[in-house]
This record gives sequence, structure tokens and C-alpha cells, in this order.
Amino acid sequence: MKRLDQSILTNTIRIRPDDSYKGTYGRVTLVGGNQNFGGAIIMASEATVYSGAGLVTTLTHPDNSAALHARLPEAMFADVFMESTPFDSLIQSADVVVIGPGLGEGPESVNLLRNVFHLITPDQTVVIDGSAITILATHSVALPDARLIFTPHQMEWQRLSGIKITDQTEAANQAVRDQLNATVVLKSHRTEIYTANGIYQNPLGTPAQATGGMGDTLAGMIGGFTAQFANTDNAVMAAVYAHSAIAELLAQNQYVVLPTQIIRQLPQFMHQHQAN
Ligand SMILES: NC(=O)C1=CN([C@@H]2O[C@H](COP(=O)(O)OP(=O)(O)OC[C@H]3O[C@@H](n4cnc5c(N)ncnc54)[C@H](O)[C@@H]3O)[C@@H](O)[C@H]2O)[C@@H](O)CC1
Ligand SMILES: Nc1ncnc2c1ncn2[C@@H]1O[C@H](COP(=O)(O)OP(=O)(O)O)[C@@H](O)[C@H]1O
Ligand SMILES: [Mg+2]
Repeated sequence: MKRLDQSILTNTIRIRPDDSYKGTYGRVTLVGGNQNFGGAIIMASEATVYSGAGLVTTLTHPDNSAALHARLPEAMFADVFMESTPFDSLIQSADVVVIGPGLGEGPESVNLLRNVFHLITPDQTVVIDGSAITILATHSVALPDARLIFTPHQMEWQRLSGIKITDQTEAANQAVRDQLNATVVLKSHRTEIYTANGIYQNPLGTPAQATGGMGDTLAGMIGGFTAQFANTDNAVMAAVYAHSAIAELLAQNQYVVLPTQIIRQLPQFMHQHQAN
């Protein structure tokens, strides 16, 4: 297993060309947030916007519309229960779809996941987090043919892979990754990233991060980074590294680091670690 280091940031985060516009930096659609977990999809959406994605649309329960608009006017809102025509185009026009933060596991959430996966095409990247992983572990839902990135914590990975947390060894995890043909970000206090080309460990992270919404935020960052940076594996690893690096910086003076505080630091942190 290789250890990530700071070079993943400058190898990934590019100085923006002058003659660029929002279309240059990718279109991300996020799907999630039921009536109880609106905060999860709002944090994920904020993380995507603050990572620099060009155009962000959030497909969520209509109860979350006012809060999303108030907190994040940069994002567009769409009602998950809308008619199929605009729904289909919001999914299909995205470069990256992030699905799962706060999605919930009820029948409506399962149907929504199935509908979204059905629309995905091979040139798209799909970040599969939270409830979406638990649904996949418990229901028969066909995975789309696309670039897939799973972001389970250890219990979600146990549910999806069938590997108990105590048995989640490098070899066992990589074997399931191979079957899924996906990138797997296995989150713990020392997150591991399983790719087609190698296994990496994030050396950073702090218990100050152990608070709800921290993973929702990472999922949004992975959406934002993969939308902008050409090498998808590097984009995933840079997002994981940056998420923990910012948390460690804040934890020098804070007992707990809130997900929204990490999000607020992103533009400045990325500015400090950009390169040609
Ligand atoms: N403000 C919000 O709206 C929030 C919504 N959330 C959403 O709530 C849904 C359920 O996710 P949860 O993860 O809370 O619940 P889960 O039931 O999926 O996972 C939590 C369980 O996993 C166990 N576990 C074992 N190892 C773990 C590890 N390394 N990290 C985390 N848990 C570990 C915990 O003890 C607990 O029993 C997701 O859709 C998530 O996005 C959460 O992110 C919390 C905040
Ligand atoms: N003790 C810790 N040390 C380092 N990172 C941690 C620690 N606890 C949690 N994290 C990080 O916080 C995030 C938690 O993700 P997750 O459990 O999905 O949160 P949520 O679903 O509540 O948003 C992961 O990125 C994980 O690596
Ligand atoms: Mg989570």
C-alpha cells in the first residue's frame, strides 16, 4: 500500500487557464437528501461548489429547497419528484453524478437510485455514497456501466462487500473492488483508496473529524475534483488528502472540526496547492 503525500495536490489541482468559463470546470448533479437528511445533500453540494465545479444542480426532496437556496445560491435546485423529461436531462447532461448523501433507504429512495442508474451513460462518473451504498447492499439494483467511485465507511463496506470490518484486509478489499470494477474509498480514521492501478493510504486525518456530515462533504469534494481534473484516480486521492489536510490545520486550534468549516477553507487551500 502506498502512502499519499502532499505531491498529490500539486499533481492534480491545476492553475486555471485565462480563457476558461464555467463549462470548462464540469457539470455535477447531486442526488440525495430526504425530509430528514437535507443537511447531508446541502453539505455535499456546498463541497462541490466550493471545490470549483462549474455548474452544480441538486436533486432533492422539495422540503430542502428553501434551505439549499438560502445557504448555497450558486447551486440550482430540482425536485426529485419532477416529471421525467427534465429529470432525465439533469442526470444525462452531468459529467459527474453524486448520489447517496442523506438519500434514505425507503421505497422512494430505492426507486430513485434505480431510475438514476438506468439513465447513466458510460462517459459519466458516478460517486456512490451513504444510503446509496446501503441500498445496493440490500436490494437488487443493477450498477450502471460508467466510471464508478464508491465512498463507504467501514460498516457500509461490510454491508456491500460482505467482508466484516475485522476482516477488511488489503487483499480481500481489492478482490471485491475488482468485481465492482470501481474505485473504492474505504473511509476510516486512516482512509484507504482502492483503484485499478494500486492501493493508497491517506496518512492524514484527525478524530476532530468524527462528526456527522464529514463523509457527505468528502463525497461532494470528490464530485467537484473529478469534474475538473482529468485523471480521475488522482482527483479522488487529492480530494481525500485535502479533506483531511484542512481538518488537521483547523484541529490545531479546535476540539472538533465541522464539515462546513472544511468547505469554507477549500478555495483558499486549493489556491495554495495549485500548479501547472
Ligand atoms: N445532517 C445530515 O443530514 C446527516 C445525514 N447523514 C446521512 O445518514 C445516512 C446514514 O448514514 P450513517 O453513516 O449515519 O448510518 P449507517 O447506519 O449507514 O452507519 C453507521 C453505523 O456504522 C457503524 N460504523 C462502523 N464503523 C464505522 C466507521 N468507520 N464510520 C462510520 N460508521 C461506522 C456505526 O457504529 C453505526 O452503527 C446517510 O445517507 C448519510 O449521508 C449522516 O451523514 C449524518 C449527517
Ligand atoms: N478519527 C478519525 N480520524 C480521521 N478521519 C476520521 C475520523 N473519524 C471520521 N473521519 C473521517 O470522516 C468521514 C466520515 O464519513 P461518514 O462516516 O460517511 O460521515 P457522514 O455520513 O456522517 O457524513 C470520513 O472521511 C472519515 O475518514
Ligand atoms: Mg456517510
